Amino acid sequence: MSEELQALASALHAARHFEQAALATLHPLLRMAEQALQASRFAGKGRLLRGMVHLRPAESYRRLVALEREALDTPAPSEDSLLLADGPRVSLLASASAWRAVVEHGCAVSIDVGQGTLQPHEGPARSLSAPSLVTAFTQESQQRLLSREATHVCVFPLRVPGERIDGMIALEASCMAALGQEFIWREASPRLQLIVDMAAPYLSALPPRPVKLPETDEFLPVVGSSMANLVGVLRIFAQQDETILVSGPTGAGKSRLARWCHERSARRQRRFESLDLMTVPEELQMSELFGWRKGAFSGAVKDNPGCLARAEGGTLFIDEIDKLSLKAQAGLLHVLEDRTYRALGDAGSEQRANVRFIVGTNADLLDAVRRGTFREDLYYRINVLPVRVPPLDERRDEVGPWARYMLARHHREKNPAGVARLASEAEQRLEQSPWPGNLRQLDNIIRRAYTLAMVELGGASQELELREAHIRQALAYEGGAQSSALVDALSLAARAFVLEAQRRQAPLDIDLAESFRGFVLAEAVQQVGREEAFKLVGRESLVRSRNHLKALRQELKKAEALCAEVKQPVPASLSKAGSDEAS
Ligand SMILES: Nc1ncnc2c1ncn2[C@@H]1O[C@H](COP(=O)(O)OP(=O)(O)OP(=O)(O)O)[C@@H](O)[C@H]1O
Repeated sequence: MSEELQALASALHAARHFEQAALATLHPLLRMAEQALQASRFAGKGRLLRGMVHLRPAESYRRLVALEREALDTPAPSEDSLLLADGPRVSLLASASAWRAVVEHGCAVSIDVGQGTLQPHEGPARSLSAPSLVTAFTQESQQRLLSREATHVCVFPLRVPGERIDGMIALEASCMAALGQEFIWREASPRLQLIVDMAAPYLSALPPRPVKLPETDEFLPVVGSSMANLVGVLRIFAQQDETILVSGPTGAGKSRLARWCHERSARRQRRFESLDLMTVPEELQMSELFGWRKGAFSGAVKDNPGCLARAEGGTLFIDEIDKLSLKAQAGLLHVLEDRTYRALGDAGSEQRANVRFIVGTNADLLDAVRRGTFREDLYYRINVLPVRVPPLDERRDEVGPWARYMLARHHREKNPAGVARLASEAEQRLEQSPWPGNLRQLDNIIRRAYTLAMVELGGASQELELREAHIRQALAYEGGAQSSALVDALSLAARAFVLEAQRRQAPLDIDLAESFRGFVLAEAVQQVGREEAFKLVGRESLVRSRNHLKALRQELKKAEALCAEVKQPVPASLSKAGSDEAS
C-alpha cells in the first residue's frame, strides 16, 4: 500500500465524525488528481478547483461538504477548511444529472461541461456527443458549473459494501484547453475510486459533528438536535434555485419548511404560492397550474392566471406531487426543462417561468415510478435536492418545545397580553405519547386541551395553565371508541351545558338528551350510512319498518333546535346527515 493510502487508512480509522472523514478523503483525492493533471498533456493549462462529498442515502440528502483546492496550501487544513453551510461563497452545489448518471451506471462518470456531455467510465468509450448522454446533462447544470469555472467534473459513486450507492464525490477542474477532449479523469479514475471506496463505509456510517442548534425564527420556531443537520442542508438548498423535494409523513411540517426555504432565499420579496394537489381534482390540475384564457372552456368567462403566473419571481410549493395526473406531469416536466409554459386556450407565444419549485410528498415516488403512475424523467427532474423530514417520533426532543410554542401561539390569538403555561407533568405526558399524526396531531391535542382548560376556568382568561389532566383527557379523545374518552366527553358537554345555562341567566329550555341523540345519529350516518347508523344505536326495528328516515329527520331537528337555542351554526355533520346524498 502506498504511503498516501496508508495515511488515509489511519486518518479514516481515527475519524470520529463525518466531517473528519470527509476532510481525510478530499485531501488526497485533490492531491492525486492534481498530480495526474501535472503528468498529463494539459499540465500548466488547467487546475483543480474543489472536491465535494454528497451523502444522500435512500434518496435523501444528509450532508454536503466541499473542500476548495486552495485549502491544501495551508500548512494543516482542518475541518474548518470545509465548506459546510451557506456563506458568502457558496461552493456547495448539487447535481441531479450527475447523480442520475452515477446511479444508473454504478461507476465513475466524467462530465465535459462545455460540451454538456456525460461519460460513464466503465464500458467502451463513447463519442462525447452520443445522444443519450447529451440529453442526460441539463443546460441548467451546465450553466451553473460554468459559472463556477468548472469545465471538467468527475463524479465517483460512494459505494458501500453490498453495492448500495449512498452518495457521490465530485471533483471539479478548470481546463479550457481540454474542452471537447478526453481529460485526465478516465485514466486517473481507478486510483481515485480506490480512495473513494476506502472512505465510503466511514462517510456513510460516521455521525455528523455535533452542531450548535440553529437559530429559530417565526417560520421555524423549534429545531431539535435530529433536525439540526437537515436544517443545515436546507439552508444551503434555500439559496440555490434548483428544485427541492421535501418528503416525509403527513403533518411533519413539510409545507412550513418549504415556506422557510422561500424566506431564506433571494426570492423572499416575491410571492410564495402553494398548490395542494390533494384538493384539486385531476381534470383541473392543468388549469390550476398554468391558468387559462377567456373562452378556453365553457365557463372560462375571463382570463385567469394559474399558480405559475402568481408565483412569478417567487416560489411555487406543489404539495402531494404524487397526485399529479400523467397529463399534468408532462406539462410540469416541460416547464422544468424549458422554463416556458402556455395558459390553457392561449394561442400566443409561450410565457417564461421564473419560478423556484419546491415539491412535497408523503408517498414513495420511486415506487410510483415502478408502478408507472409517476414519470421517471419527472422524478429525476424534481429529485435534485431531496430531503426527508423525519416523523415527530424520531424528534422526541422537539415535542416539549413545540407544545409550549403552540400553546403560547394559541393563547395569544385569544388573549394578546395573556400568559399560558404548560405544567411539567403535562409536558412529560406529551413526550411519552406516540405521535403518528406528527406536528398536526400535537397541535390538535394542544388546542383540545386548551379548550378543556378554558371550560374549566369558565371562559377566556388572561392566565392559564395546561395541566396533565387536560392533556390526558385531550389524548383520550384520540382513542375514539375508548370508554374513558366517552365519559370525559360527556362530562365536558355537561359542563358546557351548565355554563351556558348560567351565562343566559334564564333557563335553557331544551332536552339535552334528545338533542344529543340527533348528534350521535348524525355522526353515525357520516361514518356508516343511514341504515347501519340505526343498527349501531340499537334501533334496527325502525329500519325494518322503513320508518328510520322519518325518525332521523325528527332527531336531527332536535339537535338543530339546540344549535338555534345557543345561537350557533348547525354543524356540517348534521346538515350532511339530513341531505339526500347521505345513504
Ligand atoms: N413552523 C410552524 N409553526 C407553527 N405550526 C407548525 C409549524 N410547522 C408545522 N406546524 C403545525 O403542524 C401542522 C402541519 O404542518 P405542515 O402543513 O407544514 O405539515 P405537512 O408535512 O406539509 O403536512 P401534509 O403532508 O399533510 O401537507 C400545521 O398545520 C401546524 O399545526
